[in-house]
Amino acid sequence: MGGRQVPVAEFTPASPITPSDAEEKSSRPETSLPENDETHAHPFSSLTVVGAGSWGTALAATAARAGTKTILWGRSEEVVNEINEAHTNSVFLPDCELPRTLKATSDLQAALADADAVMIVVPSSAIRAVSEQVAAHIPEGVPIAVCAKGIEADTGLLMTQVAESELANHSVGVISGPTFARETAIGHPTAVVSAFPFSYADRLTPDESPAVRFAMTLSTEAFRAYVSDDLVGVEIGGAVKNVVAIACGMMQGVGFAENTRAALITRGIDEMMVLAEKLGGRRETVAGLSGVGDLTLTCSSPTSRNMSLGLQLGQGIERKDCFEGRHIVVEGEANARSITDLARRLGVTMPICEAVRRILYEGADIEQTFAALWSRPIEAEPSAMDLSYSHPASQEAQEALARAAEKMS
Ligand SMILES: NC(=O)c1ccc[n+]([C@@H]2O[C@H](COP(=O)([O-])OP(=O)(O)OC[C@H]3O[C@@H](n4cnc5c(N)ncnc54)[C@H](O)[C@@H]3O)[C@@H](O)[C@H]2O)c1
Ligand SMILES: O=P(O)(O)OC[C@H](O)CO
Repeated sequence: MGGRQVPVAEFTPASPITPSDAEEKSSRPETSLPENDETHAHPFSSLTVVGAGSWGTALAATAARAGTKTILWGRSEEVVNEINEAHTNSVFLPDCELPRTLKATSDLQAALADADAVMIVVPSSAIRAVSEQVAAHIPEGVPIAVCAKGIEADTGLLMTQVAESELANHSVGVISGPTFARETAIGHPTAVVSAFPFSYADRLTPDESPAVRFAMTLSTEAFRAYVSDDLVGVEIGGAVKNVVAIACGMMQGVGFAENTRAALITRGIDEMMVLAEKLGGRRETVAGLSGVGDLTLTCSSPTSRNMSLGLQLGQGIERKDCFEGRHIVVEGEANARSITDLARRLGVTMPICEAVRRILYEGADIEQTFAALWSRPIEAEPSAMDLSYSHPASQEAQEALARAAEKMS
């Protein structure tokens, strides 16, 4: 995989693995650098993952496998005991064996006491409340990676902005990408992007950059993190892809297939790019793992809870009966509203997200809504382009008209 080069993989673990950890020994890539070389970045020596659901557990397992001392905090005593005693989390990650070095606790204060870095991995609707709880116990200056995908209802804030507002004086970033928790937990090769506010100019001395240090902390032969400073681009991709995945599921549910999905994915990318750019993010970030990558994953498989919800609704299953009545986190559901609220406020047009919102919240018919989506006025692609002056044919026509007008005068 290509891209900007920062010395992420050029690393030898700073803290040696103890003999008792031998079975869990680090699978981080080998390096040619000497140990503890002060001129190069180091992974965090201890990591606390807040949230023992499917993604929090998968990330904690990854860090533990990478040789990082990792503590997983969960609010359920039952889940915590099972992780410590049976090394499984059957509620959120059935049939996955977790590293024996991974320790769990339901005591947030104890979990955070020695944290060198923290990852918050709860649903987007809980990020503010959980950040507030973390703020009461976290040691000063410890960097925080938020791993939820969404936009806050009412405020329209990104998840890192929500966390930052509760956790002043901490560097807050995001880790996101195309990552089904189960595949990550069982060690399928997976790639993400770790974004914190830093300049690429720092890449020669990245010791200070949490983006690089988190990437190192999680790095194994099966888990690779790229780094970025574009939090907006990364977060908008992660939030919007869930809504587009619901749309893809709905269309498949009512009986359409691959053409329709490809069109929704591609136009979904356009919606992400326009919104990200409006908020100061970069289009090329959206073209990366957290945007196009995650959108492709989520829209292609019923493993996705978002796609699966759309699929069931498209098949005519009542919302209350989807997932056999179980409560499953489907981020795109609440976010269809928060994203379109934000887009409307910013004057950004997001037709697919608007269509999903109408179906979910206004009782609109799926087939009629998508037929209306397809019948919208002709537009340029990409949508940021203004047909009237940038289309070469219309430009030629305008020039010819101008010449004719000149001759007549
Ligand atoms: N599961 C995945 O494959 C995956 C992958 C990447 C990103 N994510 C993102 O990670 C975030 C979390 O999703 P998940 O899949 O882990 O969900 P999940 O339902 O599997 O787990 C959610 C966890 O958060 C806890 N939680 C919920 N509300 C809480 C609160 N108020 N206080 C404390 N704990 C609370 C739950 O107890 C549970 O442990 C979402 O934003 C999701 O989009 C998920
Ligand atoms: O199951 P979903 O739809 O919440 O998707 C999980 C992850 O976000 C995929 O990257």
